[in-house]
Amino acid sequence: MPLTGEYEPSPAEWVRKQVEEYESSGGTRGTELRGVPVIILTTLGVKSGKIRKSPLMRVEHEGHYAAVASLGGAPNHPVWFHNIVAHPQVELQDGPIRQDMVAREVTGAEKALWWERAVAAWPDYADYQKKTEREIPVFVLDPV
Ligand SMILES: C[C@H](OP(=O)(O)OC[C@@H](O)[C@@H](O)[C@@H](O)Cn1c2nc(=O)[nH]c(=O)c-2cc2ccc(O)cc21)C(=O)N[C@@H](CCC(=O)N[C@@H](CCC(=O)O)C(=O)O)C(=O)O
Repeated sequence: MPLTGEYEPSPAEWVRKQVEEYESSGGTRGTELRGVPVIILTTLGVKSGKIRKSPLMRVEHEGHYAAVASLGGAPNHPVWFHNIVAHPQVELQDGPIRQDMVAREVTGAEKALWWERAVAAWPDYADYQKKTEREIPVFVLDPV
C-alpha cells in the first residue's frame, strides 16, 4: 500500500534536487551518484507524519535491497533511520520501478553478508565506518 501524506522535501538542496530529477524523469535521470546507481527510499516521518524521500546507494540482491544508514560516517544516524524503525512500511524507487517494501534492521551474519554487498556497490561505505564509533545500521527491504 503506497504511503500517503504531504511530501516534505529534504532541507538539503542537493538531496532535494536529486529526488526532483529522479521522480520528474520517471526514474530515467538523476539516478546515479558519481556514476553509481541510486534508489529513492520513501518513509513516513515519525513526528510529522509527512512523506520523506531519501536517495540511497543501490544495494540489491534477488529483488531485496539494503538501506545503509551511513550519513557519510557522521556520529549520528540519519533522521530517516528513526522513521523506518517507527514505520517499517516504506517505498522504494529503483529507476522507473516503484514498489512497497517492508524494512527490517539486520544484525550478525546477515548484516555481514549485506555489508559486503553494500561495500561492493559503494566502497566508500567502508571508509564511512572507519570514520565513526557509531555502528552503521543496515536495513534489508523485502518486497511486500
Ligand atoms: C537532512 C535530514 O535528512 P536525514 O533523514 O538525516 O538523511 C540524511 C541523508 O541520509 C539523506 O539525505 C540521504 O539521502 C543522503 N544520501 C545517503 N545517505 C545515507 O545515509 N546512505 C546512503 O547510501 C546515501 C546515498 C545518497 C545518494 C545520493 C544522494 O543525493 C544522497 C544520499 C532531514 O531530512 N531532516 C529533516 C527531517 C526529516 C525527518 O524525517 N523528520 C522526521 C522526524 C524524525 C525525528 O526527528 O526523529 C519527521 O518528519 O517526522 C529536517 O531537518 O527537517
